[in-house]
Amino acid sequence: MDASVSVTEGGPALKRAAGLVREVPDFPEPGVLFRDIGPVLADPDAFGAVVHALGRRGDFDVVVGVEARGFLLGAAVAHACGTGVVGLRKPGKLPAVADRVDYDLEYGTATLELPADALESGQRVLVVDDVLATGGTLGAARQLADKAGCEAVGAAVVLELTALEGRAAVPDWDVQALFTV
Ligand SMILES: O=P(O)(O)OC[C@H]1O[C@H](OP(=O)(O)OP(=O)(O)O)[C@H](O)[C@@H]1O
Ligand SMILES: Nc1ncnc2[nH]cnc12
Repeated sequence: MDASVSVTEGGPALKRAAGLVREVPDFPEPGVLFRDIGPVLADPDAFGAVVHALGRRGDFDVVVGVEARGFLLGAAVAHACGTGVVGLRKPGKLPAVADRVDYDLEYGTATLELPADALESGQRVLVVDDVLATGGTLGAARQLADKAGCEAVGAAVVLELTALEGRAAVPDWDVQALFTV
C-alpha cells in the first residue's frame, strides 16, 4: 500500500481509504508508477466514503463517467445523488456516436466517444473519473460536454498525480481530488 497518498479533506473513513491505494511499478509499461484504486472500490466502507465525497457538490443534473474505472465510480455517484449517468467510451464500443475527441495520456494517446442522444443541451454535467494524471482525459470529457451544449460544472476524481500537472489541461475548471500524491 502507498503511504505517500494525502487526503485533501474529510474524516477517518476517507483517510483509511487513501491508505488502500496500491502502487504498481512499471505498469502498464516500464517507468510508469501505476496507482491502483481497485482496493478502495473493493472495500465497502472506503467505497461508500469515496462515492459520498465525489458527489457532495450537488450542483449537477447528470454524471459523465469515463471508461473504465470512471464507470464504476460515476454510476455509484449518480445513483447516490439521484441523477442519471452517461459513459464516455473508448472507440468501437458504441452503436451510435454523437462526437469524439482524441487526447494524450501519460502512456500514449486515446480517443473518447460520446453516445448519441445521451446528453441534452443545457444540462449541468459533473465528470467523474478515478485518476487525474496529465489531464488529457478530463480535457476530452469537458470538450465533449461543451460541444453537446452542456455546462460542464467540474470534475471529481479520487486521486490526483500532482507531478503531472493535469490541472493545467483544464484551466478555469473546478476539479475536486479527494487524494493527492
Ligand atoms: O489525466 P490523464 O493523463 O488523462 O490520465 C487519467 C486517465 O488514465 C487512466 O485511464 P486509462 O486511459 O489508462 O484507461 P482505463 O481506465 O480503461 O484503464 C485513468 O483511469 C484516467 O481515466
Ligand atoms: N500513473 C497512473 N496511475 C494510475 N492511473 C493513471 N492514469 C494515468 N497515469 C496513471
